[in-house]
Amino acid sequence: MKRIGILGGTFDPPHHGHLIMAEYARNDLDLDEVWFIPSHVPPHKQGAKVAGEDRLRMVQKAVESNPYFQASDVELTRKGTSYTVDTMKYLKDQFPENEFYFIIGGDMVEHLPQWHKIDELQNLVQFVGVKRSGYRWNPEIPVHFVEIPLIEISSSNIRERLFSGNSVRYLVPDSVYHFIKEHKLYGAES
Ligand SMILES: Nc1ncnc2c1ncn2[C@@H]1O[C@H](COP(=O)(O)OP(=O)(O)OP(=O)(O)O)[C@@H](O)[C@H]1O
Ligand SMILES: O=C(O)c1ccc[n+]([C@@H]2O[C@H](COP(=O)([O-])O)[C@@H](O)[C@H]2O)c1
Repeated sequence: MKRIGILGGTFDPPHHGHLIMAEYARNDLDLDEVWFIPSHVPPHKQGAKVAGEDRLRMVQKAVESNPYFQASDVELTRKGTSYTVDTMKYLKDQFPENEFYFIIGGDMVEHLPQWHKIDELQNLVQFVGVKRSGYRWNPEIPVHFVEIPLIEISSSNIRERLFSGNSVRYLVPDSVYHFIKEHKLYGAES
């Protein structure tokens, strides 16, 4: 039996906030691995700005130096809207012996009751929430709380900075920074 953390996201692009939350969750909950899963179409937000293939490549680059982390293409391969319950049903089927911990930013905790088939999902995972601006705990759904330094980094802010010609160096891992520049993503100059 392994304890697996799942960090689902749009990763448009991945940034240091994602890596720090995953590492703190791994540490605090004694997880064996954390799997990063880029969504094909995120359920509750507008579509991603860059293709799934590029987001997966950036996630692979972001996690490659951490032996506990890996990227999974399970949602990109499935296509359609990436409901977490479908992903977790599939993973539980593939790896019935594993225990899954789904890691989210604290800002999402109060919206958990509205997630697709949340009752079913609650039987498949335990939720882990990390501190983020705007977080409020919803007592309806049990969530393990993981204290992390408050990190004011978001993919949307990174996209805005790139679009307006500002630097995003050190907000993202160097490998991701170079990938964005090389592929001129988000309006970035090379
Ligand atoms: N700085 C952060 N601190 C804590 N949680 C975060 C942080 N950034 C992202 N998360 C969480 O990581 C998960 C995946 O996030 P996502 O890929 O959507 O990035 P994002 O920065 O929230 O994107 P956007 O700004 O485009 O909404 C979500 O659960 C989100 O709440
Ligand atoms: O399944 C749902 O109803 C659902 C609703 C909102 C968010 N999620 C998942 O939560 C993760 C983070 O979402 P996001 O929008 O910040 O990329 C990602 O894996 C989403 O698929 C899932």
